[in-house]
Amino acid sequence: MHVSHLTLHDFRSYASAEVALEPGATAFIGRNGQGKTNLVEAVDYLSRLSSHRVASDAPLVRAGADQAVVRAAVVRDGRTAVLEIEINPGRSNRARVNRSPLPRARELVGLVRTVVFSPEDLVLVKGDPSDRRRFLDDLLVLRTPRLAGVRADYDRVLRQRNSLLKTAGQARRGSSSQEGALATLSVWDDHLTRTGAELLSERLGLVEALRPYVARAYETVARGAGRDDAHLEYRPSLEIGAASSIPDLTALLLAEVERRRGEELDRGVSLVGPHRDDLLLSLGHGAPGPTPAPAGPDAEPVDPEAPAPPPPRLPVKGYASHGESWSFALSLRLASYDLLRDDGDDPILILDDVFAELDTERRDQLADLVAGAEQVLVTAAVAADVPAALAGVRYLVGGGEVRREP
Ligand SMILES: Nc1ncnc2c1ncn2[C@@H]1O[C@H](COP(=O)(O)OP(=O)(O)OP(=O)(O)O)[C@@H](O)[C@H]1O
Repeated sequence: MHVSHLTLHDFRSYASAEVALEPGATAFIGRNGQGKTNLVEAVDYLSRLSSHRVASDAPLVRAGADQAVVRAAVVRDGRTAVLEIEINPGRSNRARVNRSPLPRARELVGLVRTVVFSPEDLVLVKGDPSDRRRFLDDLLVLRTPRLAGVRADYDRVLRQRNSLLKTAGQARRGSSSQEGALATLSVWDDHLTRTGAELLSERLGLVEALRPYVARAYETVARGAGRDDAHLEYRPSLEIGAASSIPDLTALLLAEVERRRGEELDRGVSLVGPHRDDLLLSLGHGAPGPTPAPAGPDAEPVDPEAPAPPPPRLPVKGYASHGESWSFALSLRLASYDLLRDDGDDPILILDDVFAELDTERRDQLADLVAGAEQVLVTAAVAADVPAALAGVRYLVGGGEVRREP
């Protein structure tokens, strides 16, 4: 798929902008702060209804304006659809497809699919578990748009259950009757565990699907790495063994919620569920092995023929070098792209300011890997940073204008 036309009204720094786009590579070049990222952020927003840079919608609306509008003509299998989102911070956003309003804005998700590489990606590796959960959930929703509803339901149930836990906990500490609150809580336990089990089951499936893609991407991106080096493992907030079905996970979550009831009431927050999970990223090379036991009269004789023990696998967070961390973050994005593509649809690739972070060899390597994509949108402050493989259409961005280079 590709975007053939982008229109912005009061989006970020743009009062209005019209940009015609083509398949293949397009680079937006301009000095810092001129609005290059704002353009690609608008395309990404249409894909996920959230930004890769900010958690809330307010910064997306031009200072002084009430609402922003992003409209894009998206070509998929030769047919064009015009997608539009009206961003109304603090109120419901409104979406249209070919001018017809959608009942809910989130029904827009999945109609255009993007994978963004940006300097912020380092948080996937170095950031909090919430950054990795968001990565997984964004990808889940891009692959299966219906899951946007499950994700939103889970967030809503969690908020309501947390506020109930606070009320019930206060009643308990004040020795007033908490029977009513506890009865209501058990209803929310059911909602939380059922929706949570669905989200958890989907995430487990996604990590399984993603694992070989990440291993392959890391081998390609990191110099000297092997196929088995990069590994990812889903870490749930409770022991689930080999369970992966929704009924089994619901039962396990419910039992754990009941077991930790007192602790949850004391702390006033939900302690069990996919909102407490993490994705463990690890690398299996480059680390020193375990310290050998000191030799002594009772020491086992060393067999010189015995194979060396495999190097330990270490978490990326806290252990990996800067270069390894970057390679892992890039691999997660590349793997997402390859997985979506193998699902049967070529997502739009956005490379936002990434080339300045990479040395020439890795720039060219990344460019070669993505050059075959149906559409690649690149931003760079300096034209020379854009590798030759992505030298396509070029726009100069500056002074609030976006001008195509002849
Ligand atoms: N809501 C907003 N209203 C008005 N201006 C905004 C808004 N949000 C961001 N800006 C302005 O947009 C500019 C940043 O644009 P953008 O991030 O696209 O820059 P860029 O060209 O990608 O720069 P860099 O090369 O430094 O990444 C800043 O000057 C910022 O003040």
